[in-house]
Amino acid sequence: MVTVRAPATSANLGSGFDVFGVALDRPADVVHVEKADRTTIEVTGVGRQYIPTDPDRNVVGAVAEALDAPAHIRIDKGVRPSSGLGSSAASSAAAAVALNELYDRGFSREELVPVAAEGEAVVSGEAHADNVAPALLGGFTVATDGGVTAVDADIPLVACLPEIVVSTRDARRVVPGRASIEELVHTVGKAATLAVGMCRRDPKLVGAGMDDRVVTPARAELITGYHEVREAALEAGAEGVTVSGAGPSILGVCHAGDRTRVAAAMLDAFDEADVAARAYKTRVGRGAEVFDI
Ligand SMILES: Nc1ncnc2c1ncn2[C@@H]1O[C@H](COP(=O)(O)OP(=O)(O)OP(=O)(O)O)[C@@H](O)[C@H]1O
Ligand SMILES: N[C@@H](CCO)C(=O)O
Repeated sequence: MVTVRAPATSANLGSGFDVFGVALDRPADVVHVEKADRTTIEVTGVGRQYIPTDPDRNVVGAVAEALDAPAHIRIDKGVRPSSGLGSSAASSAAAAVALNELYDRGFSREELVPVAAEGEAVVSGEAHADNVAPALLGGFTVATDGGVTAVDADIPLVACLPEIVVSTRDARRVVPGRASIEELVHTVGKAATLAVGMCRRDPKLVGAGMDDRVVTPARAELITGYHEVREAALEAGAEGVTVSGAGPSILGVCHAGDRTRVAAAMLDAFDEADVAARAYKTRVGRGAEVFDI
């Protein structure tokens, strides 16, 4: 048996739609795999009632198929599905690493990115890699058609998860089909600022770059209380706030000493909007880890 822990992730970071991602040091999924003649799946943990065990509909089934590695796969969910915290990607990445190890396939972490992205295609119709890349490699990642670049970054974060469900498939439907040249110039400037901030481990620069005028405003409408929660977090000391992935989680970047205050302000603002929520005080963390063979 092989056991792998893969972290939650936050994609987009405002200006890097479908490109940027970060690994969070918590929460995480844990996946256990054992060789079998055909793939079977068992799910425990957070939101298990919403996750199919049919290998054709669970992301790990697509990963097992892509690696030609049939197994009994047990997923212990720590990342709630449809959270905007890369729930499906955590399972895909953990399964890819575990099955690669179990069957001794010899793929590198970079080579496993497109394999794990096959799982994402099962849930959203597109094999986008911006969650699976940080779940596999850790740190801050830039996923493009040409491959993935990963940078170690130590940035304090708060991820606030409301009890609202937004599926990636639905959130992709509201993304505008076009952007103006002004919006493009604005986004490039913000994305470059954010990337430099990650390399310098500077929360202020990362926060300044965590902004876009095209995708985030459309998606904010799907999250009750978004604007109030964002304002509250900024007032409490966050350097930047945006929708995490496809939502409904909201991600704040801040200085380490401000995380408790920022988390409390976000929870209070959701409460004012009559939305129950929980906050993870976290930071940019490591990628998937094999911890039992
Ligand atoms: N192993 C799995 N873990 C989580 N969700 C899964 C899994 N397999 C299939 N799913 C399905 O995927 C959907 C959740 O994926 P979705 O991409 O919508 O959310 P997310 O991964 O939390 O979001 P995001 O990618 O925005 O961070 C649910 O419909 C769920 O049933
Ligand atoms: N980049 C993707 C991440 C969610 O899986 C999106 O925002 O739709």
